[in-house]
Amino acid sequence: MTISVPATSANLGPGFDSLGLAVDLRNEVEFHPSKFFSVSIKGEGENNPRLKGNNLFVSIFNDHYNRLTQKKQNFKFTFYNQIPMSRGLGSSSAVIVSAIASAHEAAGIRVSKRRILNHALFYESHPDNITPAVMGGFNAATVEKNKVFSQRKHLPTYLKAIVTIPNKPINTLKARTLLPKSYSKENAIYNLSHTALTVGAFFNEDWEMLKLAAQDRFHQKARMKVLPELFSVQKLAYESGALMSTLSGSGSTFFSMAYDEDSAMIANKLKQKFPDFIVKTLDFDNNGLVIER
Ligand SMILES: Nc1ncnc2c1ncn2[C@@H]1O[C@H](COP(=O)(O)OP(=O)(O)OP(=O)(O)O)[C@@H](O)[C@H]1O
Ligand SMILES: N[C@@H](CCO)C(=O)O
Repeated sequence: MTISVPATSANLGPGFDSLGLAVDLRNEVEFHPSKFFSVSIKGEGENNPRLKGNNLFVSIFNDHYNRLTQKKQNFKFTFYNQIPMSRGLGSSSAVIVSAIASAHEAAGIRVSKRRILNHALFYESHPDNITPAVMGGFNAATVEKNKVFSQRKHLPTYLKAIVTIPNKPINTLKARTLLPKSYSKENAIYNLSHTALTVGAFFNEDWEMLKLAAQDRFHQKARMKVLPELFSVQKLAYESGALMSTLSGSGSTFFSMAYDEDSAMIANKLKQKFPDFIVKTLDFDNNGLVIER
């Protein structure tokens, strides 16, 4: 049994806690019942001893497995992690979604993606990462009465994501404390109208509109000040032909989108100017959570 979940880039500029999309960089987990509990990690986090014990995946898996079966059973888990942690690429959402899906599979209970998404809300209250993690593609989402309501758009193969991943992690909970407690009416209207335009641009495939639409006054500036090189990453990405370039989630990664034919040149310029950062060119993911039985 293998379960995999893609990385996600949330906010997409103005759509704070509302917009997100999935990219083709996956965390995968294999598991089977075993006499003893064990965790083996390959890839991201393999040298982190904290993840070998009762990590976020294991505690969510146990919560659900115990609730569903009323049984105690040990499992052997093997993780193949590609999503860097605390870099704004939805590593926590991927873990939450894969743990909930794995527990249901282990208990022999088939459950819809929508159900898994609603369970995920318990662990991450904003839906902008968990929704594309489950559904794939571009998603606009909100929460009403503990349920996610979302609209999804398939992303074309002629677009690529270029992610610039700094060597410094940013913890989401900490990054949320950097934000103002309230916003002026003018800035609220600014973000509302730009979010609406961003959603329209994705649904109408009006990619040239995104550079203007994806501007934000809610969170990016305050967070980018923590790592000021990010202002130069954004400037260079736009000068090199990116269609949009936004802080990914709460950072530290910067997400840029470009036409396939421009993506190698943009990535090369970013690599040259920021040799300490990892620059990856990725396809978009339209599958979300994948369960291979
Ligand atoms: N592969 C993993 N295995 C176990 N726990 C993980 C894994 N990946 C992430 N986590 C947990 O999630 C935390 C990171 O969550 P955080 O929300 O800060 O970052 P992120 O999800 O990568 O970023 P963002 O939400 O901005 O996209 C880690 O400190 C760890 O507790
Ligand atoms: N919308 C979230 C995404 C990161 O999890 C934030 O910006 O804090």
